[in-house]
Amino acid sequence: MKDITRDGNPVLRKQAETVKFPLSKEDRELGQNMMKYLEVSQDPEQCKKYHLRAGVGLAAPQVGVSKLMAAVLTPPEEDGKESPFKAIMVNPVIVSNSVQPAALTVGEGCLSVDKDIPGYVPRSDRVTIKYQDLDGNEHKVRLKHYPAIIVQHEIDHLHGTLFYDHIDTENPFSQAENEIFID
Ligand SMILES: CC(C)(C)[C@H](NC(=O)Nc1cc(F)cc(F)c1)C(=O)N(CC(=O)NO)CC1CCCC1
Ligand SMILES: [Zn+2]
Repeated sequence: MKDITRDGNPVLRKQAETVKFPLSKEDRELGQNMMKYLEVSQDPEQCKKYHLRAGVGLAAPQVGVSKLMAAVLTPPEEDGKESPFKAIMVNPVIVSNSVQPAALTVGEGCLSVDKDIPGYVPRSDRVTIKYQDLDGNEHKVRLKHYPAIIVQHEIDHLHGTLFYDHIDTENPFSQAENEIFID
């Protein structure tokens, strides 16, 4: 399994580069390997075997590659409300986002950040994203709640932002006006 770059590695604080089409063989494999990592990490057997934390998203800088590519795999046992979202996103862009803020009740963690950092990470409850798939086809997707949180977390990585950058250090559990909390 790939080793994940940890906080402190400068690649996590860089602005990633646009990916050119047609994809090189290595870029295609990069995307496929990132999705594979998530699939393996969510498989109870394999995640035990490889001592992996079940990953729901991974951005290329986290495997040491400063390119605009990320993989998202929402876990199957969602509470059924949000449709599961599985995508390898190339050059993803948030084209619009709701004013309505949302945060995970339990806060966020990160595959690249080993320590727990408590606090609400205020994000948009709904986002519309555009991205290309590995074949270069354009996709435009509207996401809400948990899948929207994951995608915002991953796109942040592509711009050198980590989840704790958003936590209000003065009052980590401050709540924005009409913020919703996602379990
Ligand atoms: C940091 C880690 C805890 C491994 C987190 N996993 C996670 O939330 N798994 C999970 C959650 C469920 F609700 C049900 C389930 F089956 C598994 C994660 O992959 N990420 C991705 C990451 O670090 N990307 O760079 C952190 C998440 C915090 C909010 C969005 C992504
Ligand atoms: Zn992360």
